[in-house]
Amino acid sequence: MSLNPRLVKESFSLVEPVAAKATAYFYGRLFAENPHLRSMFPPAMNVQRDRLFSALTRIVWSLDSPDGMAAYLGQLGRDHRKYGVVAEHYTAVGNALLATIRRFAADVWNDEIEAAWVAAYSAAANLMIGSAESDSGVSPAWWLAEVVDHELRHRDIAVITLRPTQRLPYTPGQYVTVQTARWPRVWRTFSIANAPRQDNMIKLHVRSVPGGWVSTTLIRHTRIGDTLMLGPPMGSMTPREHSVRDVLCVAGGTGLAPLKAIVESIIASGRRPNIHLLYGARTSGELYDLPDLIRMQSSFPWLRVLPVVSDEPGYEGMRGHLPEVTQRFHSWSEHDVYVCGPSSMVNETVRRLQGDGVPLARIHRDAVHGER
Ligand SMILES: NC(=O)C1=CN([C@@H]2O[C@H](COP(=O)(O)OP(=O)(O)OC[C@H]3O[C@@H](n4cnc5c(N)ncnc54)[C@H](O)[C@@H]3O)[C@@H](O)[C@H]2O)C=CC1
Repeated sequence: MSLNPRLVKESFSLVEPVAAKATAYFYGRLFAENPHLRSMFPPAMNVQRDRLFSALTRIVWSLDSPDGMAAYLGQLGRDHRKYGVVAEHYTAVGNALLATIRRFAADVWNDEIEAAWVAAYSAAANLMIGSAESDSGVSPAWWLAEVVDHELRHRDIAVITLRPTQRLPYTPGQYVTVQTARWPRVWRTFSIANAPRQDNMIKLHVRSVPGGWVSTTLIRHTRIGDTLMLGPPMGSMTPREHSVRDVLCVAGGTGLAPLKAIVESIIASGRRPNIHLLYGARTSGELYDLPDLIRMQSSFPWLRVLPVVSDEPGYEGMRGHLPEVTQRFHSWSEHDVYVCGPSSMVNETVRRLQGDGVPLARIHRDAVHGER
């Protein structure tokens, strides 16, 4: 059976506009046919539904680029170990998925499209199963981590330091999923905000979002000594180690976290690029990490930290929205650029930088963070 990305994409484009209905149908079907699987999922399924669809979208649209797809599915397969997913679950999911696509792309469905979906799903499932199997020999499915520090830097923002009980290898810029004892089976992503350390400690920057179960628990109900669960590190926004270019980082709010890890790792590497870090918040009170960044700047003269505030008219420093602020400087077209923050800010910043001549290949971002 050979892959036919075109047929998969064309039929999937009929499902995309009715994503909410299709994912509800998918889970309804999955649980009706396999009731024992329901307990593997959280009680409230809204975030889960969005995640499934965004993962599916990403897979479908990357069918033409096997390397990117293999890297993504490899991470996804490793990550699914923490849910207790094993090979036979993929058959159940594959059946429900095929039934869903068949139903929502009924207008065009035929044997050829069905064969294309079966081939694509088998390839994806095999990549995930293979990477989970090889990972199981070398790595735990999840990590326990003790909270060793909890600093409330703003009413809604905390910097939390964790000590994983086993070594947690990761690359600067990557993120982990976090589960609290209060909300079993509910995992949310947070970037690791420091480069790897000898003592294995990691920091997370957490903002509580309205209705965010995990983020609110981490801000309001988590104390030193508590234990969290962490999934395996993931993400591809990592530093270009051999690059000789200067660096621009554009950080919106807690999107600072992975960029701070990247900046720390560049400093630790011994390289001396000029680094501009544009650090944006809505109000000056939300520049929760500024004192730390200023300390970094004073010990590494090639780093320039530029705080920017968007929604506080009386603020005396630089004011404005990050995408537009990036255009106030000289051209960044020869820089490596890393962008992280609210997705609308990231998209607009990337669009403007591209318009100003920065090649897309040099702009690094990670589109993963959902509701917290
Ligand atoms: N906590 C973490 O580890 C990580 C968080 N993120 C993401 O970063 C984001 C951070 O959110 P908050 O701290 O609440 O940020 P925020 O809403 O307070 O905004 C931060 C900055 O982005 C600008 N901004 C916001 N929306 C904009 C738009 N539509 N156009 C232009 N500029 C805009 C603001 O002016 C401000 O300068 C979240 O979306 C989160 O998912 C991403 C990676 C890691």
